[in-house]
Amino acid sequence: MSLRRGPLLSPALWGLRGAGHWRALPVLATLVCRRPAGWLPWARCVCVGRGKEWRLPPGHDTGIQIYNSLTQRKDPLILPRPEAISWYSCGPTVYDHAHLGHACSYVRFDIIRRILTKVFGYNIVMVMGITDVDDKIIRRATEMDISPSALARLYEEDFKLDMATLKVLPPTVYMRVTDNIPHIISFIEGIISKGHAYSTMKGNVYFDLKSRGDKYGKLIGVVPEEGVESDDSDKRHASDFALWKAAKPQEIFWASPWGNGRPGWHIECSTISSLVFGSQLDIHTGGIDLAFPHHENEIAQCEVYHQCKQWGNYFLHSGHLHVKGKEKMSKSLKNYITIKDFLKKFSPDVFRMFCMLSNYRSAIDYSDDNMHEAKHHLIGIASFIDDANAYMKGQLVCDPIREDLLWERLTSTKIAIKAAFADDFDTHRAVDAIMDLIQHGNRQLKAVTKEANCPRSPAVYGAIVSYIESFLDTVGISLSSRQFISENRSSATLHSVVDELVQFRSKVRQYSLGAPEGTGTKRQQLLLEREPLLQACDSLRQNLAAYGINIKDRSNISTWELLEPGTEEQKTGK
Ligand SMILES: Nc1ncnc2c1ncn2[C@@H]1O[C@H](COP(=O)(O)OP(=O)(O)OP(=O)(O)O)[C@@H](O)[C@H]1O
Ligand SMILES: [Zn+2]
Repeated sequence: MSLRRGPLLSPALWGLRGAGHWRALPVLATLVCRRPAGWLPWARCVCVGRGKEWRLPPGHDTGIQIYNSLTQRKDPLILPRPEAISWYSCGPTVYDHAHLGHACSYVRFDIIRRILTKVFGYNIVMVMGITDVDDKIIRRATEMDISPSALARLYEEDFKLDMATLKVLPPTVYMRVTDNIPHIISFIEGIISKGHAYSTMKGNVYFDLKSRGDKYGKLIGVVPEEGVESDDSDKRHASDFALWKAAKPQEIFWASPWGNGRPGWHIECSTISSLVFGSQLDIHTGGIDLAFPHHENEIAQCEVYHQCKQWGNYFLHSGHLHVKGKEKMSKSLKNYITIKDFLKKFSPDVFRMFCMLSNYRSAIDYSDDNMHEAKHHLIGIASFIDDANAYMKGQLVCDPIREDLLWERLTSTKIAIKAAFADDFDTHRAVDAIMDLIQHGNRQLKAVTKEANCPRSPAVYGAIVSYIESFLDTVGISLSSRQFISENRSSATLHSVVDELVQFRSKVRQYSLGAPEGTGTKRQQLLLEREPLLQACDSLRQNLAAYGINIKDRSNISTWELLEPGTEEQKTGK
């Protein structure tokens, strides 16, 4: 960034600059530009007003309002080609296991993608760039004493597996940086030939930010001014950013017209996106930390390369997953939970519902309580579906249903949900509408009738269940396995449940085996009456063996143990 260093600029903030922490600054810059001029004591910048130059693209109006970071407001989503939406998504930097923060961004955008496809019927062509060479990858590979490419492949596969487990649809194509080096080099050459970049004696290439004038800052709303650069820098201006980095000793490199080196960070996404979509992009997505400088610089690069006024039409940024209300979950803060660890406790559907319970733009807090809240929503939905199915099959009987009210409620829910989705993909409002429908459905099912042969209304319940199931399917949630109930129940809880069950059985058995009072025929009759209880105890023992629970009866005391999977007792239930 190029905020000019003012006299009172905090050294701590300034120090973030060189360490690649510019991603922390959009929020600060946002605050800066909302304050009256001169308010900021620590830096100077010029507010140009975001979106001043944004143009509504010509084309097909989808009827969807979409929050556009370029304008900081909801804009109508207009598509130049209604047949397909071009979407570029910044992918992961693959140097370690993905954490829940990453999952949060990709799941939220996956939900939006599914809504656009399934509710509004658009074809989406999504390209995701994989950053498989950068400082963090090189550093970690050196620590692990393996090549950067081996490390990157390992974690790229790991990322894809995690995404598949979370049911995030894969992009139409993944594109790696290292597979596209010649394209990146020719993209940089294009920028140099148009007079917006320069190479240096040291073999670096920088984007000349001054050449962009006040067109820079479309996202962040700030025009850069001069900054201060360290003495050994070969940049013309402190605000210029690297397109090509000369190789340091022992570093991985590729040959280029400027010497051996590797691409800068932002140029990879501009090149990859342009390779597939050319000079026009409908939607660009990433976490909010990517808005500046990453996306801002991507815009500068693409608009000078393509010589166009507006390369990307809509920039969508997802809010961060926070921990304890304030910190972004991140590797560097060491406050992260890997996706794999999370899935030992909760199911992918719980995480998806958690994501649905907020707008994709807002920051959300990770906590077990929030996950349980999401789980309770799923349990509520599943239990309604079970009851409605039982009612349809005639297993649950209740007073006559006010069918007309339910049909009306179903119609208004469908309308409300479509409207919520069209209003910047408001998933929270959509879930509220579903829960409201369920509440109405449940209210009538609860009234158990005393009347025999009372009139029934199974069709309306069938229609509600089928709508709810298609809603869940749209957003990528599946209740069929009820995975969210069983998988996340801790083994400690299950252990206690089996304990209780075995103790209860033991008491029933003791009673049934005990000598009944009385003599003769009366005693015989009492013994006969207890027979079914003993049979029930036996069949419970056999049935539980099939689940790997071995109940051992010694005299009138019973204990239990877990059988190894696949043992003969488990298979036969003996
Ligand atoms: N805590 C978070 N909440 C939401 N999105 C996040 C979070 N952390 C990373 N992301 C998003 O995940 C995507 C991939 O990020 P990337 O691989 O660059 O990780 P990163 O931001 O460097 O993570 P870390 O800081 O943990 O290393 C980006 O769109 C980024 O904005
Ligand atoms: Zn990117």
